[in-house]
Amino acid sequence: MTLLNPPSSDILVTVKNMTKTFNTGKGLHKRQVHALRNVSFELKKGRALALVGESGSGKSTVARLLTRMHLHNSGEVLYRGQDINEFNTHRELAQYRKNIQMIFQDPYGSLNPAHTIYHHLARPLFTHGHVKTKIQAIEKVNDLLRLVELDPEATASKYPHQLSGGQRQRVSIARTVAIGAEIILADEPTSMLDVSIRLDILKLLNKMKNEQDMTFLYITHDIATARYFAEEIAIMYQGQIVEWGNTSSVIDNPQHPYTQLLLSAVPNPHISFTEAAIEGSELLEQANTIREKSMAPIVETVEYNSQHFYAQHD
Ligand SMILES: Nc1ncnc2c1ncn2[C@@H]1O[C@H](COP(=O)(O)OP(=O)(O)OP(=O)(O)O)[C@@H](O)[C@H]1O
Repeated sequence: MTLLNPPSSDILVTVKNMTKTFNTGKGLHKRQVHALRNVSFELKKGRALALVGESGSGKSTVARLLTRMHLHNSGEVLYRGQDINEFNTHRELAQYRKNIQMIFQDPYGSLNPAHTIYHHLARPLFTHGHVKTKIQAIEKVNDLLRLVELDPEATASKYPHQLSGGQRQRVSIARTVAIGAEIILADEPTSMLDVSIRLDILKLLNKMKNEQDMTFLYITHDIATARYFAEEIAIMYQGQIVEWGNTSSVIDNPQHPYTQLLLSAVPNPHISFTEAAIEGSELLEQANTIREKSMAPIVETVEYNSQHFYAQHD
């Protein structure tokens, strides 16, 4: 796949022909899972790339390879032009991992129930040398909480279980700022939240992008939120990126049959991200669930449209 733009200082991460195969099972049950094949994309400073695809298409594997939780089998991942496989010392790897942080579906899983919100934010501030004294830490933690639109007085002394899901996700976002990350890998960050809260969290992520110049890989199966948040979109299908480009262009003029299939399940992918669009994305989720249950094969024809889709699954 050819890259969209020539390399420039705006490009923080370049992924070229990344491939990942997992070996599973033992003896006669040994088999290979080709999770990613020749995946290529770029992450640009202060912008978001949405990685959209159905369950099992390889989205989370991309994120795990970027954090070096797993190693890719072939291809290249360059961070500011440097191959991430060359970060060999503990210091180099720690520095890289500081810069590239993940936000998960379930913020509760990444917060320690035994510690207060103050502790979650103050600890990385001390660890990464952003503050030296307790007074500085309290001030900075309060700033971070205000940045993510939480009331410091009402939040800092609480424990994760005392917050709502949306508030916990705000703390996770504040934590990435406390660490000093420049790239956020957001893996379905709103999918476990109430529909009414999703838009608020997306707005906050947008604010981080626009005001803090943060860079995002936004993993989702929801085209409506991708359209709202991401300047570029990459459509994944069975471990491959089948289409990658400017979000509006891909949505307005999808080239690949699978992209056309995804879009056919969204009532109106062209409207801006409103409550109505969230409802649309829910419909897409329902459609995906129906299809997953029936294990129906993807029909690779351009004529495939929503009528066919629903008729097959009635
Ligand atoms: N550690 C692993 N060992 C074996 N197979 C794996 C492993 N991690 C992922 N896979 C397989 O790789 C493929 C891609 O999985 P991945 O989790 O990346 O998909 P996904 O698009 O993120 O799905 P979802 O939206 O459900 O999270 C799947 O077939 C999955 O079973």
